Amino acid sequence: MSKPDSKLDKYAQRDRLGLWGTGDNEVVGSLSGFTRLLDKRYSKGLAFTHEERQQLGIHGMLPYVVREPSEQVEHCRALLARLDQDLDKYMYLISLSERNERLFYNVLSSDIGYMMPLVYTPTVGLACQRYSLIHQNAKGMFISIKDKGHIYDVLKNWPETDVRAIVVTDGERILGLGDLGANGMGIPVGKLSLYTALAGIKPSQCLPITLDVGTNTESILEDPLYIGLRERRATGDLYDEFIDEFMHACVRRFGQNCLIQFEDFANANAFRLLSKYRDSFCTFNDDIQGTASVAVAGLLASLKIKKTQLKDNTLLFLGAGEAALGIANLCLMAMKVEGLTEEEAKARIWMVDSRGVITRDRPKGGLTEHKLHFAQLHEPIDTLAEAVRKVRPNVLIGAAAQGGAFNQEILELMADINETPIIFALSNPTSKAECTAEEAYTYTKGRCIFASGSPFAPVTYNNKKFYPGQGNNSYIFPGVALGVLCAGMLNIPEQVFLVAAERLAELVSKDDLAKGSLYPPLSSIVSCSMAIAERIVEYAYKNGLATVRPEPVNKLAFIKAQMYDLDYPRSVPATYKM
Ligand SMILES: O=C([O-])CC(=O)C(=O)O
Ligand SMILES: [Mg+2]
Repeated sequence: MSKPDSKLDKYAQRDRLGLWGTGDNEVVGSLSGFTRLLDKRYSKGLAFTHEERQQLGIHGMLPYVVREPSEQVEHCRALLARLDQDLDKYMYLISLSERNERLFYNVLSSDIGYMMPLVYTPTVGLACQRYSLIHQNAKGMFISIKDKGHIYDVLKNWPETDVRAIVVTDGERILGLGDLGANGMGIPVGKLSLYTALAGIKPSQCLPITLDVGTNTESILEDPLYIGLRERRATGDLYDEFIDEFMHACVRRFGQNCLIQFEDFANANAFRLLSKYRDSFCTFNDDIQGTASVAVAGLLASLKIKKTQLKDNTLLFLGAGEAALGIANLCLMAMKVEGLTEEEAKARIWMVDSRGVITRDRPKGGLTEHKLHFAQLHEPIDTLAEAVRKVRPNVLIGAAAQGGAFNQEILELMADINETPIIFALSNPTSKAECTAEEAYTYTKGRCIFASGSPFAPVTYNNKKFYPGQGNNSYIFPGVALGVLCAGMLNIPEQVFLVAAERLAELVSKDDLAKGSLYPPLSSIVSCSMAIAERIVEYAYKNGLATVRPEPVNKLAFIKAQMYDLDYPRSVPATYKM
């Protein structure tokens, strides 16, 4: 192991990763004042002081007033409050991010609980459904199947050279909304805005990418406004070669340590590509692994209430796609750590897909390799209600994008079987949630522990107020990304997601649990990301996965030193001050 760097001061540490450097808190002298006024990265809007306006030659381009950054935030919030529709608020915030990036992130961090649903789930789902209508600016790259053979050249067109994190989608399974083709771009943009807002990863180092391989959704193909390639999806070897070229082009352009997060790919591709690339690229699939991690964190936190271990639970999943199988696999791993054998752990994990419970010799078939892994030796069970009656689970997890599937009958059954049933309705956006928070508390007579992928407002039942937690991978992926980047990891073992889950569960307080929440409040999500990143950096150094040398002594301080500064840069060197 290399020698720790106790003597390096924090500025030296910053330079080492280049996560700070030019273009963040320093301003390159050769840029004209006018460019700085108009460039989202340098603009301060009305916060440019009179001295700065003089020095930069932009005096007169702004009204007289000079605003404090906090006043600018208030002004933006007042403007937002005038808008009735969430989609309009989304559009306003996106246009703000195009004008003045720091102000955008200051507005987000001024009230993350209010702002997150506007730039992320659920509004981002609506934005994707209307993306062709609202698209205004190149917030990321569209690489189409027509670019096959030239992807590296296309990537070279991106103006930033130091990209450290890519979120990529092919638009085939956007949230629970299905194949939205190139309209899925809202997702990588939204995810990466959380990289910065929740984990301080610099915006200039984030690149949202949509791989446009066509779409099979008729209404989109017929939409005269559609911004994407008006063709059916490329599949088979053509698709695989395209993805392969993309992966190698990213490494050639941005380096082996550029993180590539897969987002909202359809099931089969998601699993296949993850196993193909996970050992040789710095990559993970958020829908499989990020969602698994946040769900396991919630389960681990719930055990604090029930004073049991994970292995004492029986889990029933509705859905056997990316999220469900991802969670099942991570639970399996966690139960084995608690001492169960693989077979014993599998006996506690049951899954229902569109053809009923996944059993080994199911007459209705439909068993993929991944599903077979969790197939039970049992007579066929056709419906979810029958499965709940026969399996008698104490944890019910919805990840099938079937809005309302946890109906009154199912929820009442769970409450009959269990004193404190655990109900997770993880599908997104809100319309796809398996039940609402209100339904969960009402039909279990206020006895359940509930979490959902999309946010729900607090619910009062029988004079008690419940604050349901948001079991969304946004508690995980920003912190994981920050840890991976700070340690310079070149690939991401599955264990990382268990480490992240355990760390997140540790952060859930007695107070949170008493309020009915299995997650820390959204207002503390940035410190959750940092704590997760710290644990991952420790894990990386312990297991020989870190490439950043020398090893930082104080890892949290090191991580903090890499993070995006929400304060405006000084536009005029102090010596120029008049
Ligand atoms: O985006 C979200 O809110 C969570 C997620 O990854 C999904 O539902 O696909
Ligand atoms: Mg997703």
